[in-house]
Amino acid sequence: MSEFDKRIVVYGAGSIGTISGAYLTKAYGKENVTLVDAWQENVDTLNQNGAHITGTTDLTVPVTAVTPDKLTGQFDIVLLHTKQGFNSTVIPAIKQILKPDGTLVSLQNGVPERNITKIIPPKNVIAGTVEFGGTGAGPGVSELTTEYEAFKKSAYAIGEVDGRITDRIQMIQEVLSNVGGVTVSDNLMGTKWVKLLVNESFSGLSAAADATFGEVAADSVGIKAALHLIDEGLKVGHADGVRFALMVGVDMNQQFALRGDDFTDQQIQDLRVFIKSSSKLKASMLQDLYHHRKTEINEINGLIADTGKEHGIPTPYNDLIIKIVTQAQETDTLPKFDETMAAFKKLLGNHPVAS
Ligand SMILES: CC(C)(CO)C(=O)C(=O)O
Repeated sequence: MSEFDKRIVVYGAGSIGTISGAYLTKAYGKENVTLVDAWQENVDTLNQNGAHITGTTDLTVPVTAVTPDKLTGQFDIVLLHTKQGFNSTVIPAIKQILKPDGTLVSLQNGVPERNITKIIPPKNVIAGTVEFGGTGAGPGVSELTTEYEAFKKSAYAIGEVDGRITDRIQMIQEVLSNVGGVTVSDNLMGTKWVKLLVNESFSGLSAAADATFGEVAADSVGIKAALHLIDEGLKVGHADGVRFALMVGVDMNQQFALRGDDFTDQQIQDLRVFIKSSSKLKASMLQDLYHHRKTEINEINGLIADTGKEHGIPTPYNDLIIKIVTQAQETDTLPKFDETMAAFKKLLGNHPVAS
């Protein structure tokens, strides 16, 4: 353990960062790994009680945590786990603490890499996706909501921005393997976009209906709406030149694109199987609504709707998610499952085909 000579920062110790930070600290020691979070009570509790992971596992690891203003020194690896909405302050702050040959691993939802590399040189940036879920359970505690076996098999997908398989990407793969399974992608944009499909469908519906992914999938309207959302994302992505990567071995286009007038029963069944290991997940956008925080609706469903507009592709299902979540955010209320499903049922009736 002590031979490890890299200093790691986990920037953002929310529901996901706490899990990453706990496992990395367990592997490399608290002298090599620092968790950074703006919430003072969270930082204090992490330092006093350690990072406590509940849910599909049970683990407590003593960790080092600081607020961003207390982070000093230079680091080799920074895992970016904060929300895109904070990038205008977070990315310049990371630039100050990243070694000249250090690596920022951007793990945010959406596709923020173009803007990040305007501030941090592209040679210092790799990117990826988080494929597990966590729900914040108070300061210092995060509930792992993905089934443990699925998490150990597939926790992150990472890649160089230009898709090369380098020594560096293999080194980061080895580091992150201490948390869970890591896929190396030679098609990073395809990887970010395939995660976006999950976010704009299940995370969008989870936030818009105050529900877990499993509750959305079990509902006959919810699962159909999810298929339409995925189909819109596929159409928009294809028009934008995206080559979608596989997600946990699944070709989303082959399995879930709309062919003909309506989705088949097989597609409904396949989507339920695909999302099963994530049944307990609550979207981070929903957790944002619980905690009166701004959601990533513009960076997730908004990205699909805006890119759709650029290419003249209608996105009525994404538009409805945006409407419901934005309204909840603006009025500081929680959407109601039945009302959301009724609104989607109407849309399914009016526009059974996403066109
Ligand atoms: C799908 C999930 C839960 C995975 O971390 C996510 O990215 C989100 O809702 O923000």
